[in-house]
Amino acid sequence: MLWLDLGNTRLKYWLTDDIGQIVAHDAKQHLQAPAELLMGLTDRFERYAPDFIGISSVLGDALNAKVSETLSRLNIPFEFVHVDAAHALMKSAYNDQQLGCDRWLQMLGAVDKKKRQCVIGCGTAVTIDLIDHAEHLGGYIFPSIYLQRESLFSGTKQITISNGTFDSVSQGMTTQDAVHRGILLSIVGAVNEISRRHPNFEVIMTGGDAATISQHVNRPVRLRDDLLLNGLARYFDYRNKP
Ligand SMILES: Nc1ncnc2c1ncn2[C@@H]1O[C@H](COP(=O)(O)OP(=O)(O)OP(=O)(O)O)[C@@H](O)[C@H]1O
Ligand SMILES: CC(C)(CO)[C@@H](O)C(=O)NCCC(=O)O
Ligand SMILES: [K+]
Repeated sequence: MLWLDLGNTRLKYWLTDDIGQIVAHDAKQHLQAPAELLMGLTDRFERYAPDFIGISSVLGDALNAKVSETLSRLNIPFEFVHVDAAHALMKSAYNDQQLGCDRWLQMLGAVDKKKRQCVIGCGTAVTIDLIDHAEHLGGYIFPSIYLQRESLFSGTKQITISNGTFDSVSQGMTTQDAVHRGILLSIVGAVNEISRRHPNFEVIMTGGDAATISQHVNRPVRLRDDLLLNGLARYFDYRNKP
């Protein structure tokens, strides 16, 4: 199988064998040209001869159409995931016309009907979702630490910070520190507040910035990098059952 995750920043793929083991995977910045990037990967994909392609995309209809066009040339059946708020594995109270496919799949990949869970995706946006015994209660969307920094950079005259590390949530004494620490605190503070309101929810984090953020959270955090892939596998596994 070939699994694709078309996010706002990166395209990720995983090739798996018949027992679900990953035989190849990668993540690449697509710079809003995912179809062109895929074109360059087709040789690689053909070598593994997957029998099916399952796709998560948050890129919208126009880019998805271009991706479809590129994938059609491979002569391998492919299918985009559609969010289903009434899925057998997890019910959702969220507007399913709007809920991002990556968010939903991350939850589907984590959901456990015996648990209360808080699933946090740390990618281009940070998403925080609450699930109570396989019922999605809703959530929150924040700009990532990098998007927040870009918005300060572009919206102010005196803040010219465009690089530096996010490594502390103590007060800063320079613009550089105040910006990085303020931004990190905005996410960490929100996570701590949500976990304070929901003390018996297991906190699970995934995505590129999960390690940076989790370090400052005052509760044990389970880091998982396989949630979206696991969600894709669960989704198509259910789809293929009568
Ligand atoms: N200016 C930057 N400098 C360094 N890293 C950055 C910068 N902007 C973004 N990033 C990294 O890019 C990541 C966003 O994509 P990533 O693939 O890690 O997460 P994701 O959940 O897959 O995101 P998406 O699916 O939205 O592409 C951020 O988590 C961050 O680590
Ligand atoms: C929130 C992001 C950007 C996270 O990748 C994505 O899931 C998305 O575009 N969602 C649509 C908005 C929503 O989930 O309500
Ligand atoms: K947008």
